[in-house]
Amino acid sequence: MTPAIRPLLAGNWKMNGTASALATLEAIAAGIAHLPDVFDTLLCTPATLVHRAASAAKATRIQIGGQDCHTGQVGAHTGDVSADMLADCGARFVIVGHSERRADHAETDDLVCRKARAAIASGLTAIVCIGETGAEKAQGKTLAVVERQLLKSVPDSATPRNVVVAYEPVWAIGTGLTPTVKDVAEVHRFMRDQLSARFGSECAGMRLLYGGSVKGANAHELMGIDHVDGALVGGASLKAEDFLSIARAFPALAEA
Ligand SMILES: O=C[C@H](O)COP(=O)(O)O
Repeated sequence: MTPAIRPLLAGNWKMNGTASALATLEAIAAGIAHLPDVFDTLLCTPATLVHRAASAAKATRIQIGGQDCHTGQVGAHTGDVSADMLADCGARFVIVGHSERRADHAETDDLVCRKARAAIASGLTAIVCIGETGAEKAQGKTLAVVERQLLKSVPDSATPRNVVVAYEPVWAIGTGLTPTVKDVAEVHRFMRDQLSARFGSECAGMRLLYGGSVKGANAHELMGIDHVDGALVGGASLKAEDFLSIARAFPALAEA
């Protein structure tokens, strides 16, 4: 982790969860309440749950986020949800550019950047996701992909308050595979350097998350890497005990 940066543990429920999942949120909140208050905790629920989740999380340390937003705030876009709508429901964050949306909906870096700008305009923090595919990694293109996606997906108006960057190698998502510690360290150092070169000291405090098969068994090792300021967790955020086993790695590292 990076000294002086408050870490963020974020769960992404993806397309999972109906009203009964609020019991999971409550169990996570109860577990987090027993840990030192030295890191932030976020659950990005399906849009249909954001309002109820935000109400359920009100008196807890859990913050609520969405998983996507439109580039505009109102208009004739059947089925879409705007950042303003998420904020109105109680969301504080929204994920943009997750690799599943880039793949399923052909989202480009430019579109992701415009979504991030819409999120910022609504007062949300945008979690901008980037990461190489397995084929790109095999071709030695990891840093080139990360450089391009960072440059094109992160808006010029980014600050540590309104943007979080999540490095999620596509091949590590939901597979049980993770990059080596050396590889994660190289990418996160690279991201920090790129952001510093572009934004100067303004962005020194921007949180850089790692995502991709994070679980209790590897959380301490992955979160202990320099410039890894938290995690974006998919599968292991769906069960309270799995998520809390990751959360338990945070206090010692955040306080170190
Ligand atoms: O947004 C979360 C990532 O896609 C990671 O998912 P995962 O923890 O199931 O690998």
